[in-house]
Amino acid sequence: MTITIIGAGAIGGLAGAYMAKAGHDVLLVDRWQEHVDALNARGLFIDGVRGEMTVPVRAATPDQLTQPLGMVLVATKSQHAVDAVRQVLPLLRPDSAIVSYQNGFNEPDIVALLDANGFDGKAMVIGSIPNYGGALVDPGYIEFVHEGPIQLGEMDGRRTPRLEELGRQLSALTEVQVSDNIWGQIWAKEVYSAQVVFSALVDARIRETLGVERYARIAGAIVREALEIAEANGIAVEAFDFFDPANYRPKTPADTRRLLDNINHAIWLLKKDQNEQAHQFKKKGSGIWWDIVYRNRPSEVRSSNGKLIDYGRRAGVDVRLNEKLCAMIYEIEEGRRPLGFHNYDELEAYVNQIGKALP
Ligand SMILES: NC(=O)C1=CN([C@@H]2O[C@H](COP(=O)(O)OP(=O)(O)OC[C@H]3O[C@@H](n4cnc5c(N)ncnc54)[C@H](OP(=O)(O)O)[C@@H]3O)[C@@H](O)[C@H]2O)C=CC1
Ligand SMILES: CC(C)(CO)C(=O)C(=O)O
Repeated sequence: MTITIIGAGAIGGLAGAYMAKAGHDVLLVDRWQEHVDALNARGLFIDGVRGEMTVPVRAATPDQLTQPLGMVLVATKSQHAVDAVRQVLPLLRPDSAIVSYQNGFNEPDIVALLDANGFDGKAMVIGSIPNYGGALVDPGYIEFVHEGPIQLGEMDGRRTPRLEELGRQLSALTEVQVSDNIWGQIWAKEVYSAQVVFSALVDARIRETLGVERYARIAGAIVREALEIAEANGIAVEAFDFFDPANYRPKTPADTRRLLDNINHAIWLLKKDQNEQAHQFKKKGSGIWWDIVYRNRPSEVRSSNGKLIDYGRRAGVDVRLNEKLCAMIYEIEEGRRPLGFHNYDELEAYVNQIGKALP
């Protein structure tokens, strides 16, 4: 089975390199010409949590694809996922599989695109959430930032041969957890990620933002609201290693303590494999921080937390905290607001003003 990965960045690049190294047939596709050229000329150089290595890979730009595609992993940022599938529509067959290999709520949009083009979208789309982390630093160079599993599942929860085979190949990179409720996993990552968005209001390490109790309390209130949005949409939000939704409905100060411990545990998980003596990590914050601060471009917040807010509005939920958070991120992206701890002061005042502080 040839696996085509569209988006050879941190997530797609690491998956492709480890699968190729294990002898699987992988083609990395990216629209960044210099990156594709570097991959073909020198292979993918990876440093970070597992040390340094260079893996020979095959890479192409989208316009170079000519063969019909079987298993396709879409590992672009969320806002580019549907267009990434659209560009390969002429190469798809009824038995092709499209894996939405990213954060965000893209599966229904990809299904709709496929349906509109004469395919059976529901039969073709596989859901997933990658929970390892990295950063595309330069052409041909990815930093592996933290370990974590991959969640994978058919949208209808069935165990299928194609899922087993994909899981087997991806396990060359990391643990693969096959889920019978992948939509609940996808929601869980988005609910959890409200605090990741929060951490990007400041140009600082995660431990200086979510690691500070005063700030973690604001983040916790934002995640609690995100969880209310999920529940109002009838979603059974799953736990995963960074996150247990059971901790995000605090009624007492003791409940809040458990919630803050969950946030600290997530930070510990994100850091536990890092050896700062062995490697100076370039990616100090989240992927959202990386796009805003390092790559100086809009993050995927509009397409991730922004969509969560839309789900909330449609269900009649109070989404004021997430709205305020996103508005602040959009102002930062548009150059109308500086990054900094003053953003936390403003958000904390707003949390108190609208009566959403944690007990
Ligand atoms: N990085 C991380 O640590 C984690 C990321 N994720 C999720 O994984 C997803 C991918 O993130 P990440 O790997 O960081 O993203 P990157 O920005 O590192 O890589 C995405 C790559 O896809 C390219 N691309 C975009 N559109 C197309 C297209 N139509 N055809 C071909 N290539 C395209 C991008 O090019 P261009 O730059 O031109 O847009 C870019 O090179 C996101 O949803 C993210 O939230 C999940 C867990 C952790
Ligand atoms: C959850 C986290 C921080 C894990 O890498 C992430 O998804 C990101 O870096 O964007």
